[in-house]
Amino acid sequence: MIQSDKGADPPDKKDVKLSTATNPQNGLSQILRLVLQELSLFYSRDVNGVCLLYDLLHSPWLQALLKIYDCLQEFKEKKLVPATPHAQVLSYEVVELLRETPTSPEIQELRQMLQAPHFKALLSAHDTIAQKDFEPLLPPLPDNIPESEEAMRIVCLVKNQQPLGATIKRHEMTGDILVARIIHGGLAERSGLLYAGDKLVEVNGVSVEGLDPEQVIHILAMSRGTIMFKVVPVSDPPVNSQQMVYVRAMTEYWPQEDPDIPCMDAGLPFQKGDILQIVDQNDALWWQARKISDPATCAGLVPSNHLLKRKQREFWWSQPYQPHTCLKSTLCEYCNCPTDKEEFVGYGQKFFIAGFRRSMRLCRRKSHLSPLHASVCCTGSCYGVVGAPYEEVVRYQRRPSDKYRLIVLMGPSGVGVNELRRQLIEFNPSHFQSAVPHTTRTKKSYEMNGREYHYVSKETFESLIYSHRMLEYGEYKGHLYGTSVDAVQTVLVEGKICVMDLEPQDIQVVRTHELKPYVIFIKPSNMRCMKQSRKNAKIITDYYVDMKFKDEDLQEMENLAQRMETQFGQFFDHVIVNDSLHDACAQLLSAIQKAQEEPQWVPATWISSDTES
Ligand SMILES: Nc1ncnc2c1ncn2[C@@H]1O[C@H](COP(=O)(O)OP(=O)(O)OP(=O)(O)O)[C@@H](O)[C@H]1O
Repeated sequence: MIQSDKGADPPDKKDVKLSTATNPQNGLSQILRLVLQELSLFYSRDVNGVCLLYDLLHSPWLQALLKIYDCLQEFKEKKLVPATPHAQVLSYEVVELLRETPTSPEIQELRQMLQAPHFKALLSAHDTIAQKDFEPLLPPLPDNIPESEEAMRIVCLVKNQQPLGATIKRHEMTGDILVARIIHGGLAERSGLLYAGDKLVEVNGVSVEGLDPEQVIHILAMSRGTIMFKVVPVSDPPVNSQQMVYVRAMTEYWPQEDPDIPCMDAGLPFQKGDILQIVDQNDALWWQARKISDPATCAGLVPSNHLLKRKQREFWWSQPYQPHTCLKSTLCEYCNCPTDKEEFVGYGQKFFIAGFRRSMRLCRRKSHLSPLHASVCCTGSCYGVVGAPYEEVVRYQRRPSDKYRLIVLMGPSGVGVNELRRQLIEFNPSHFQSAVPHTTRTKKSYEMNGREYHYVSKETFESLIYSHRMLEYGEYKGHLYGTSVDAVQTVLVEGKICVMDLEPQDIQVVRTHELKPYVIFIKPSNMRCMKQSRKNAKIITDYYVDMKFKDEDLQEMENLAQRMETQFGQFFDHVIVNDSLHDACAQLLSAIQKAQEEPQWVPATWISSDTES
């Protein structure tokens, strides 16, 4: 019965032999072959269970498994021959062959392959593994460790180009040298053998008792190759159970200039706008972070939110003179607008585009001198000084059903913000649009309410300001002008991308989860290029007469751009250098597409507000 259908075939010795033919003298396969031969004798006698056993042992999967096992056993014993010398010989022979048949495409191809860097790298990797020279050679552990030193741990680390990734300090009371912190991603952390709080007893056989941390560092710096630490382990190794947090640096930090940092070499310098991954917040004063632009490197020390804020305040008060509104000096430079002239309607446009009144940009620049604006917007303007030094951010990907993100263009006067915005809207007016501004001035005969402006009373305008529904506004010739949140929303609700220009000091007002703005800074290129590209361009002045760019204008633009970047760079999601108008337009289109369709870092509050609502 057991022999029945499946085991019906009589044992065939040839078959058995074939199955082990690749390695006849080999271990398990050989044994299996012999067992099968024995079993075949009983097979014909119909001994109970033999057929089942025979079929089992004869099954291809078992034989394949045993073959793999045998191959691996063989590999373990075998010393692989380096392939590089063979390849060199082959290469030499190929060159010889080519002398005889220089036109042979196959040989040419073979030579190219042998000389290709990736092929050489592959051979070199093979040889490294074949010779098993990838394992660090650790010295044998000392065998004369006294019984009383049971609580000791011997840690051997092989020093390479990277720092060890640990900092040490002296215990204030006992004078012991302790591991102060283990840096994430560093050698010590990856070894899993050293912990913050471990007491250092010896380094490379030298006792550290009574030494200063600097002297221990010196011993370490002098050591080459393997470093052996003898440590008394900390009783409760700290566990980092914190979640990773990502932040945008709203200020810059240079460890080399910070006398308070516990270990300067372990500091992580960063600039405004850098996205940092905070990997450890265990210490209330010093966090560990790495830049997402450089994820492979080990983490570094950065001041905690609390500490950095304190440092900013101290720095602020240590300055000999600070104007009361932190941006006042800069604002005066932005609003270089001397006399009031008549408001000016843009001309030369193929079709009407709202929000392109020259007065809009001019009046906004002037507006920051007005007491009304100062009282409402001071908090935002002072952000750089007293605001949070880190802003928590998350990755945000706009879903196709979501409204488009507001696109904000920003740049020094004359750089081409309006020109680029105009070109963008003209390129695809059904996709890009400006918001229709509000004004308190009376409507002219040729104008239409809701086309050039929304014409409202002063009271209505002011109530919009006080209820924070105005994104930006200013006064011009006794009338108020501005762009409201609702005007922007109207464009977005229509399924279009709203593009607006903004003065940098208004940036905080638009940064809401409602609009999720993507800020693009338009930057002038260097003087030499600007002189060339702006040869025929005209500055739009406060007067009717537009003037050619003078060298001073270009220089002023460059200086202003630098100041804007220094002061507001943390808010810029993208920077475009407007040298060739054609290239700048192409970059603008591509940046806007990415902003709408690819994941971007945005303030975490924008997203949590989404969840709540
Ligand atoms: N890349 C460029 N190459 C040549 N000319 C340019 C370029 N970009 C802008 N211009 C020209 O420079 C002049 C000023 O540009 P635009 O009005 O857009 O500046 P702006 O940044 O909006 O400043 P403002 O608000 O003070 O006018 C315009 O004549 C414009 O056509």
